Amino acid sequence: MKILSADQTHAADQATIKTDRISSLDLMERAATALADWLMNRLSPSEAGEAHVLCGPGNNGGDGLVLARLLHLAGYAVRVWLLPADKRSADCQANLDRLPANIPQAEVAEDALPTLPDGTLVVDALFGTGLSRPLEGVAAALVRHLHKAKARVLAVDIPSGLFTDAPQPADSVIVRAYHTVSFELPKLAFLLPHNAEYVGQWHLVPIGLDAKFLAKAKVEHYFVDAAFVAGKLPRRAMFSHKGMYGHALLLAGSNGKMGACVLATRACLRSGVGLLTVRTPGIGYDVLQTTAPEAMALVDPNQDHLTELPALKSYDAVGMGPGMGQEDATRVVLEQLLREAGEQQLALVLDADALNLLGTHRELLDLLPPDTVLTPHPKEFERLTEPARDDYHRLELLRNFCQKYRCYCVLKGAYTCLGTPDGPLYFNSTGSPGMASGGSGDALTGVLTALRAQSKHLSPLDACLLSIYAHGRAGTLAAEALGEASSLAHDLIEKLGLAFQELTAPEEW
Ligand SMILES: NC(=O)C1=CN([C@@H]2O[C@H](COP(=O)(O)OP(=O)(O)OC[C@H]3O[C@@H](n4cnc5c(N)ncnc54)[C@H](O)[C@@H]3O)[C@@H](O)[C@H]2O)[C@H](O)CC1
Ligand SMILES: [K+]
Repeated sequence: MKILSADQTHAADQATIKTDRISSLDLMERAATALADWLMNRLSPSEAGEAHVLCGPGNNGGDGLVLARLLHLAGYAVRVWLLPADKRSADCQANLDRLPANIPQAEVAEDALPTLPDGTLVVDALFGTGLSRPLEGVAAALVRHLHKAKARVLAVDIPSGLFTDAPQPADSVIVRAYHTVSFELPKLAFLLPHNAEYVGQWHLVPIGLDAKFLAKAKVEHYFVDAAFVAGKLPRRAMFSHKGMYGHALLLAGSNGKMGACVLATRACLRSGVGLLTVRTPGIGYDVLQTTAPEAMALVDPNQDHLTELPALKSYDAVGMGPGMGQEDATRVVLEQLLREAGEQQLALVLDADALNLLGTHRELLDLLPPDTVLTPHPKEFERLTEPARDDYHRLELLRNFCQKYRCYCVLKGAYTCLGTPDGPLYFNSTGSPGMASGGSGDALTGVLTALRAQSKHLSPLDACLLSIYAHGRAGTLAAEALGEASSLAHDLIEKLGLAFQELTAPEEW
């Protein structure tokens, strides 16, 4: 799914109006009807109580006024509060004129703010994508008043005061919604960690935006949902053999951290790789042979950490990092790997201590072979670049980093963001707070290494998209089975099979 900028959203509206030969007022009616249906499906009139609809001067306010009318006609108690305005948008004014006379309406003032008993349903239709500066005056006073009330807040399209796709002053006054219902496509602002407290749970309702316009729109951001990855994973042919699905090498583990190596190994095996060899220090041999008999163990001469790079010629992809430690000798192995993988055009996946070593020896970054996949969490990413001023700056750093080093970078977190060598950023839709525990990242390294080893079937981009999607989906399935707090990385690994099944291409004629 594409993520449009505020300007593109406006252009999509105009294209839809033209293609569908409708007026902008009709499109507003469509949007607000979809919103009303969403609300009415969730709350009966008695559960909703008296809904207070706060309406601004633009089309977001217009949506609020249509919603108020539709709720009223369906038997809900409604009250409208208007922001004072010299001028309203034409469609907002038209819907104000259409508002049934028996819906109470009043203008808000700093000394005339709505009384909101605990639990009141408040619909925030003050400002949407047309917001051009932070809230001030009466609007800011109203939102501050809302912060003090214990209301159930539903934001229309986007919480008022929040910019759609740009950074804003830290002291901006922004509505804190419980639910945000947006039209058709998500907004970039919804996917950024600092905005979670404003956006709450967000939902999309379809409004029939012009499909041709959307197909053509050039965007910098994508939301990777089920439809986006559907069918990307090829089916296995009947006469398959293990040589067709790649031979992966994992370099992982050290004394006391063999668990990370085992998790990456098992995740790699569960992700369709044809063959897997694991290079571990001597201490890992028994552990690995017992916990992952399908993998071949190739032990390093050193007992405790990695000191030698094995010959690489039999492998299609190499994953390095989980539980590996940052010994000097291991750094030399990393450097050698980068040089040799570059010469042999081997697919690389670098995680954890491999990233930390890159962070402390940044000159090694110049050796990254093209299409290398790095999987930092935000702190590891900072070590590779610089501290980010805010969420938008972090995205800019990510984009620049991937373009500079021609690499893929999986910035891990809620809505994991994949940076790509060509610039676009891909936000993952799957995942669960249950994945915020040790080992989830090691599992991702295993999945990515397996899919990169299957390069006969998958482009680097598709391998990354499928990996992050399936990994997140498996995390959700594990959390659904065991609860968010109790599901562990190895539970996620056991669910990878189901996640991949959901992604496999349908049989073709
Ligand atoms: N496809 C869709 O998404 C549809 C969206 N709709 C809704 O329309 C709004 C966008 O409407 P627009 O009129 O462009 O903007 P706003 O309502 O957000 O308000 C603009 C209005 O407010 C002034 N303004 C901007 N910032 C401030 C400020 N800080 N303080 C005071 N005033 C401000 C600005 O000058 C304008 O006058 C979208 O979010 C949807 O809710 C359509 O209904 C249909 C399809
Ligand atoms: K709003």
